[in-house]
Amino acid sequence: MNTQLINNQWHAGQGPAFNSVNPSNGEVVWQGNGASPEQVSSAIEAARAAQIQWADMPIEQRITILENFVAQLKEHSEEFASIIARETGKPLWETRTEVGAMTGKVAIAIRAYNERTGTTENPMPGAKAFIRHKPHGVVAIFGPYNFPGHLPNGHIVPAILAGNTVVFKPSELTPHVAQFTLELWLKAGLPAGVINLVQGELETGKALASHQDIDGLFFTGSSNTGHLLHKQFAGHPGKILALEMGGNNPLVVKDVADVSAAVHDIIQSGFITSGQRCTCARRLFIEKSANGDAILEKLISATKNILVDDSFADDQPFMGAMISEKAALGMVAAQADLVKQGAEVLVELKQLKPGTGFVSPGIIDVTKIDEIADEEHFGPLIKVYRYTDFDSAIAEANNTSFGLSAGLLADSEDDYSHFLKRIRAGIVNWNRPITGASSAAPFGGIGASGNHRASAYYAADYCAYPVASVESEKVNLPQTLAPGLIIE
Ligand SMILES: NC(=O)c1ccc[n+]([C@@H]2O[C@H](COP(=O)([O-])OP(=O)(O)OC[C@H]3O[C@@H](n4cnc5c(N)ncnc54)[C@H](O)[C@@H]3O)[C@@H](O)[C@H]2O)c1
Ligand SMILES: O=CCC[C@H](NC(=O)CCC(=O)O)C(=O)O
Repeated sequence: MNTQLINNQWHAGQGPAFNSVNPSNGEVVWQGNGASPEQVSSAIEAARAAQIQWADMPIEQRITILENFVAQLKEHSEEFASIIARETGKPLWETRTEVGAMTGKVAIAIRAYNERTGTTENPMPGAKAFIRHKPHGVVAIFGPYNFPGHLPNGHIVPAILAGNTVVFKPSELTPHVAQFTLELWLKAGLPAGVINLVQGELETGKALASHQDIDGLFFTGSSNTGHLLHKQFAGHPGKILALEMGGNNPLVVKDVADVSAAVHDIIQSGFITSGQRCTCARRLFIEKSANGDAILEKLISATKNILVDDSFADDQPFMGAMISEKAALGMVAAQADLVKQGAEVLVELKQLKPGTGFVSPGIIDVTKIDEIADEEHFGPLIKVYRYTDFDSAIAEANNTSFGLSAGLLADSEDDYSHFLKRIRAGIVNWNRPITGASSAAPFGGIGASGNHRASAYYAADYCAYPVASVESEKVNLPQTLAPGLIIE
């Protein structure tokens, strides 16, 4: 099977064989061979050869190709949503929204390109001052499995809009989504070499990330991998590295009259995408009060009622399967480990069917654990902390090396202003779920969640570098020369 796109030609991979599996039923949905290191080099060479011509192309022509891609996404939206659902286990309603987010990205990226990195001209005596932006050159883009279409697209679209060319390495768990994405780009009229696709497992990723001839790397994925890449890029200040990583995100609840609304926002925060969103609430702080008890009680009963089922079920579930049986069993093990440390299970997270990624959502009270590891459990498990004092809850919410998303559910605006001042995260919401971030806003975290290169609306910033120019049509001898200068 031809799996690698180099210079707009599909090639069979010359590296090890791998496949992807539908986590709802174990069916193999894609199989092929990964790219060899030589193929990774060829992809980078193709991107290099295409870059100057692509950057020199008038921006209107680049935009036309991006708009053609949007038209392709719209024309093939149902097919694409089904491919994402089959490969990730996410419900079809949700993968339709993923394709919608990809479609919307282009207009937002064009606006961001103009507003954040366009050209500005300022008059000055006898000259003009310009601020312009130039592409970095060839960039490597790495994507995660949880949004295999939308998140790589969030790097690819602004990167090529700015005039970069790309070598894209998708998650090895979602190669079919990547292949289909590139097929749509080809139908959109993408010139050869502008986006190249290298598929494969760890070795392909390493060959690309460590290649000397890339000018930058845009990564969305786990904090562990991001930290490895950060070390690898140490000593290369000339290369741009944008890291979008995970979180151990807190959601604090305090005095909410509408208990059902609070429960809704907690479920949307903790369990959407089977807990496989970087912004998902992992730690839920609930006051030890009658209101806190009422919220927790309703949360427990609503969680037990959450429908978990196949992506294509007629009665669409809220949650589909996790990405793999391995991921599902990892969550079961994480829960068992917390129990060993003294946690109390309020709703048990269980694997629902052997051989699949189906798990039921879980809630576990960890208040009695003194020293709990600061780690991201990337699945549908909410850890509850009961608190008596708002400031201590905020302090504990901040007691993490991560800093991606955080939220407060509370009726009092004063409580929110206090929370907003004290909490440390790149996304801070009030009385809204902490998932579902907008592409029209900056998206990124602090601490172990990123390296201060916010994505989404601010992706334009890491896709180009600024050039300041002072320009005059002729050289002019100033009327007054600097002291000590004599030019006759
Ligand atoms: N902040 C964000 O925007 C964001 C968005 C989505 C997911 N995430 C995070 O991503 C994680 C889930 O995604 P994942 O498991 O696919 O991430 P991952 O880090 O395992 O993989 C991401 C990509 O990096 C590649 N890779 C892995 N190890 C590598 C190495 N040593 N060298 C080079 N490449 C390597 C993978 O093949 C894949 O393409 C979660 O931690 C989640 O929080 C973050
Ligand atoms: O899993 C991580 C991303 C989750 C998602 N965030 C976005 O889609 C950010 C917007 C963008 O990148 O365009 C979420 O918050 O649910």
